[in-house]
Amino acid sequence: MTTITEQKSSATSLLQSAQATMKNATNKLGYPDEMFALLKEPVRMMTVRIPVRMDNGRTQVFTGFRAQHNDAVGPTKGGVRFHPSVSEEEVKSLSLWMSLKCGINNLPYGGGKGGVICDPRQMSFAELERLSRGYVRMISQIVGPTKDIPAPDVYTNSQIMAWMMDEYSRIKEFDSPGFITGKPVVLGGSQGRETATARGVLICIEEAVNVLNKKLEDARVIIQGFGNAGSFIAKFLYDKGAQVVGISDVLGALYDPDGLDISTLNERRDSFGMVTNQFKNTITNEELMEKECDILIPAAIANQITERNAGRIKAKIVVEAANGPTTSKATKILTDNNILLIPDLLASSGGVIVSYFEWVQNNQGYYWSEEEVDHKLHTKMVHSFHKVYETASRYKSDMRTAAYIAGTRKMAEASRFRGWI
Ligand SMILES: NC(=O)C1=CN([C@@H]2O[C@H](COP(=O)(O)OP(=O)(O)OC[C@H]3O[C@@H](n4cnc5c(N)ncnc54)[C@H](O)[C@@H]3O)[C@@H](O)[C@H]2O)C=CC1
Ligand SMILES: O=C(O)CCC(=O)C(=O)O
Repeated sequence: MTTITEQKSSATSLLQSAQATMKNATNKLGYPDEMFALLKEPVRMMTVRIPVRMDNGRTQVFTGFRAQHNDAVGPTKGGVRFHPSVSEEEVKSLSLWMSLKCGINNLPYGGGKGGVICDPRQMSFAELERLSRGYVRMISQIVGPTKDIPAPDVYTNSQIMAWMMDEYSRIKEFDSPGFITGKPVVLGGSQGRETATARGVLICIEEAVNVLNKKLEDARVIIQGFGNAGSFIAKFLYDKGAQVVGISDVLGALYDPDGLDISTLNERRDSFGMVTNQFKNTITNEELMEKECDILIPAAIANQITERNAGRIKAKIVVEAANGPTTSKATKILTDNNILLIPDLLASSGGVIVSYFEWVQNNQGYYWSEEEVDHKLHTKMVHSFHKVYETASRYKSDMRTAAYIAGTRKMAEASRFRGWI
């Protein structure tokens, strides 16, 4: 169990290492120091205090954040996280990464991100609804369909998006489906958004396996995290014939070198991505990361591959479905060990791509089939994979720096044309 001080210092180091990589990218692109000064922090950061009437009649005051990293390209976009370890520094880093994800995928957005310090697993449905609505009331001045568009992230889901959309629509007194994405389909959500992050990860894996001349059907895979991202990644890989030998959640991990039965695990997981509590023969998350496999997919939280365990990772490909799971020192160790690292900015961008499609459909009031959405996602992700892969070879950099280079260019140019730099 990590302490609050440890969580704060790891969030600070997350931001510092994001800034160091951003500095490297702006230098390689030949931008002046002023560009880095603009891009190293969000242009806007709001901290809110949210009073929530709890079921016992008492009021609990929660702290939340919304960061808007850069709005030169267009409105900002990014998820809202409900988690005990949320911090201002973490939200700042996540918003910077959202700008880069939007840049890599050529979406007409800058990056935003939000979070509330809370533990939704300890809250009732009614308390969660009041917290979701309270958060929207507090940030309503700075968000909106043409300003900043939230979406789901860790421990938030389509029901929470529905409450948030309803609250925003009541405040503004008009129906505003384009205020938020990741909504239920009946409220203007997009077909394919629920599975989009996992589909994006799958597409990256298929491209990576191709460039390495390997076969997906022969691959043994370990996935850390069994929530929205992890559970669908497991399903898609299992359906493609890969052997999923390990999965985990916050409490522990399951490992079987002969392969796990993913359909059964998916039937038994709860809405918080918890399943290992139903088994006796569990191992720890730390042990799981070092087990034999070909592809390792961190799909939970940040700072899971560090200088402490990177040298013992057995996988040949590491695919970051989570945001920030690998530290900079660990990135260097993996790259030096000839492990292909597909960075979060690329691998986890399927979610925001389909969120963009959802917003487009809301704006035009005309909705696409799941096949159309998946096809459009596939086209974009394949293009982005090769963009980052080729940038790495052109700049002789690791894949993470390449993703920063590919993601920075559009917002830097937009900031320049606006006369900010
Ligand atoms: N949902 C989405 O559309 C997107 C999610 N992501 C990233 O993917 C990651 C997972 O997100 P979701 O699947 O949406 O979240 P989720 O809330 O659906 O699932 C989270 C999973 O991580 C596990 N977990 C939580 N704390 C953990 C810890 N300390 N150690 C190990 N496991 C832990 C939970 O038990 C659960 O299985 C996050 O880093 C998120 O930012 C990135 C892009 C889009
Ligand atoms: O779907 C979105 O708009 C944002 C998803 C997100 O928060 C992320 O990619 O980290």
